[in-house]
Formats: sequence, C-alpha cells, structure tokens
Amino acid sequence: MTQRLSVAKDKLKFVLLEGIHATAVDALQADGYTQIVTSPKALTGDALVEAIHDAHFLGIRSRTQLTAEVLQQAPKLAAVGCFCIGTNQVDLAAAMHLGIPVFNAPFSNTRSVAELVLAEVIMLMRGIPQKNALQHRGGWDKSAAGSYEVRGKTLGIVGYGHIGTQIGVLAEQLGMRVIFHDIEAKLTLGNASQVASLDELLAGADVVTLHVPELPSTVNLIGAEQLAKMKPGAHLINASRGTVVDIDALADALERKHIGGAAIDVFPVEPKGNDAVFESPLTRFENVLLTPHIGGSTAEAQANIGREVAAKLIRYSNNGSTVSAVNFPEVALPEHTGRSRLLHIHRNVPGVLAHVNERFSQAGINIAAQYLRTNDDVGYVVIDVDSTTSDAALSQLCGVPGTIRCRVLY
Ligand SMILES: NC(=O)C1=CN([C@@H]2O[C@H](COP(=O)(O)OP(=O)(O)OC[C@H]3O[C@@H](n4cnc5c(N)ncnc54)[C@H](O)[C@@H]3O)[C@@H](O)[C@H]2O)C=CC1
Ligand SMILES: O=C(O)CCC(=O)C(=O)O
Repeated sequence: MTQRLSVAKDKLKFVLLEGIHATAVDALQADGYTQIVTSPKALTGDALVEAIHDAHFLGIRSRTQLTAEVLQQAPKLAAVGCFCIGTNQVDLAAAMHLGIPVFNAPFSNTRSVAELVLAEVIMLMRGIPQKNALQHRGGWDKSAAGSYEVRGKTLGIVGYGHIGTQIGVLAEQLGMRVIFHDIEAKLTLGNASQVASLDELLAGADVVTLHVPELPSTVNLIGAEQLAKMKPGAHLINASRGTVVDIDALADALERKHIGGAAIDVFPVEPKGNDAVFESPLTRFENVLLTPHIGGSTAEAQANIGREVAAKLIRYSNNGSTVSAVNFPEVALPEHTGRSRLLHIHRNVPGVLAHVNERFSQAGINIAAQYLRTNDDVGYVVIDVDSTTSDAALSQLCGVPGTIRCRVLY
C-alpha cells in the first residue's frame, strides 16, 4: 500500500527507545520537533508494535529487534535511526522494501570500544580477573606466576575496520606487535601486518580480539576448531557480537585450560534490561572478565551518537537526504528554499521515471530540479517544484505504478 506523508514538524512523532542519550532529544527540539516519546527500555512483541504503530521516526540501540513483521505494523514509519554501530538488529532488506531508510553512527563509539579492549588486554595478561575475584573472597595471591607485560607480545585483531585499526594503533603504543586478519585487503596502520588466514592469526597471537560485524559468515567464526588453534594460554576478547563465538566451545577450552582467559562483552542471548537475569556458561570462570555489552557505553560516545544520529534523521525529515543510510540509495541534496520537495520511493522497475515525468507534464507541473538514485531493488527520486503545485504534484506522484511511498517537504 502506498504511504502518502505530508506532515508538519509538530505532527511528526519520534519514538526513542533504549535510553538514547538526551543530546538526541535536544537536537530534535532545537530543530522544532515537539512530539518525542522516550523510553529507557528495549521493547518487544506487542509493546513494541504499540509503541511504534503511529511513529514517523524511530530510534533504537542494539537490543530492539526490528523484524519485517514489526516494521509492517508501523505504516507511518519514514526512517529508523540505530544509535549505535551495529545494524544487525534490523531486517535491513525488509525496511528498504517498505521504503524506510536506516541510519546509524558508524564511528561515534569506536574509541570507547578500543579503550576498553586495550585495558582488557593488560588485565588478562596480568591475570587480574582471577586475582580480583580471590581478593573479594578474602584471599591474597601476591605472585608473578601467569602475569606478563604486554610489551613485545602479539595482538591478533580479527576484523580490521574502524575499531580494529584503532586498537592496533593504541596497542603499538604499548609496544605490542600487531597482526590482523580481514576478508578484505586493508591499509595497515603503523607496523601492523595482515596475515594470510585466520588460522595463521590464531597460531601467532598471545591475545586474539574480535571486531567483525554479525553476518551469516561470522556466526561461530570462533568455535572449537579455532580455539584449538590458539596458542596454549592465549586470551580471547569478544566485543563484537555474541554470535561470533561459540560460547560452549569457549567454556570447554577454558575448562581444559587451553585458553588462559577471556573478556566477553557480548553474548548470543543478552538480558532484555537491567532488571533481567544474566545466565551464561562463562560465569563459573574467574579468569573471564564479563561485561554487559558496554563496549560503546561511555558518556562521550553516547552523547556523540545522540547528536549524530538525530542529525541524520532531521536531515532526512527536513531535506530528504539519505547520505550514509545503510540500506538505501544514497542521495545528497541541496536545500530547497522557496520550493516544495517531493520524495518518491518506488520499486526499481523499468520506466518509473518516464512515468513520473509524463504525469507531471500532462498535469502541467514544472519540475525545478530532479535527483535519482537506485539500487537493485528500489529507486529514490526527489523532485523540487513550485510550492503552488505541490499538492497536485504529490497526487500525481502517489499514483505512479510501483510507488512504495511518497512524501512532500514544504
Ligand atoms: N561491544 C559494543 O558495545 C560494540 C560492538 N560493536 C560491534 O563491532 C563491530 C565492528 O565495528 P567496526 O569496527 O566499526 O566495523 P567495521 O565495519 O568498520 O569493520 C568490520 C571489519 O570486519 C571485516 N570482516 C567482516 N567479516 C569478516 C570475517 N569473516 N573475517 C575477518 N574480517 C571480517 C570487514 O571487512 C571490516 O574490515 C560492529 O559491527 C558491532 O557489531 C560496535 C560498537 C560497540
Ligand atoms: O549501545 C548499544 O546499545 C550497543 C553498542 C553496539 O554494540 C554498537 O554500536 O554496535
């Protein structure tokens, strides 16, 4: 069904879930948006559908699952903002087919993750998690056994993207040797070197740290076979996504003391909120640092993410620009001062643009500017017209066969 949207700013509803930082609300209000509903929690099931059924814009973090079924029940939804890096919690293809661009913050929390991982490298190499646990029980283990400097040791980074490269640079400043494995050929920073395979990395690293996205190809990237290839006593850090490590296999490798320790921030199943119970086969190991998916949770990162993603939603709402959308044809647009702008999202079948132009011509509507981008599945055409013709133009546009969604910006 075609969605026709032409709503004034004070009628547009923003729903922000999962405790998104107040900088997002500040940015929206500063731009004149008044209908902003916030929640500290991730919602699921009927509560999620109820919360977003009349929302025009939705903000989430990593926990809210936006499946095709959920998205279909939000008929007014114009765009989604993921106030984080990962977008695996959204069915991106379904959103695209519904004409909903999805935005994220690709590097606002990168540094926070890198700093935590670096600290964990030192903590694990010094055996601090188990010493800390013992001392909380009244014990005392003043010993150098199993405690090492990181200087001169090898850090193996799996996934040499934004976070992986930052960690590499910081680790070299501590005197570590950095090797990495990535499926792409990468520009190496500092003295880091790309190894030929994951196996080579596993065999050579004293600490392995994972920084890949959640993809079908990264599910259980580290399982029993890979853990067995790590050096005896080496450490594993996962602050990427929980599905990347086979947790039972890791528990087994820890049980057998083949792995010296681990720091795990993300889990295959994570509690829905701070009042829920955390369960994992890893809780019994004192040499495992467990953190509640807070790699990117610092004041600085959250404030920056709030501003960055809010700015992307505002720009799309005000101007139609889809630059940096993760699932959509990207159109960079100038201002449309003095004119009305029509946004038309359609299935990418031959002849849509010709059809649009024919309709406008027959209705006597002059096109002042036109922009088009397509991908394999959808097309996004933006048309600027004289404001006196905007209502007629919107009617023409919404009638074009293949239309998924159309909207006018006054
Ligand atoms: N724990 C936390 O709070 C946070 C976790 N994350 C997670 O970290 C992930 C990585 O973030 P960025 O570095 O910003 O992503 P990025 O996209 O910049 O880098 C990911 C790298 O992984 C590589 N890659 C993909 N599949 C691979 C495979 N099978 N083997 C080896 N390399 C592979 C890619 O080529 C790319 O270079 C995010 O996707 C997100 O899931 C991000 C922020 C915070
Ligand atoms: O802040 C969050 O909820 C999750 C952070 C994260 O994992 C990401 O940015 O991908």
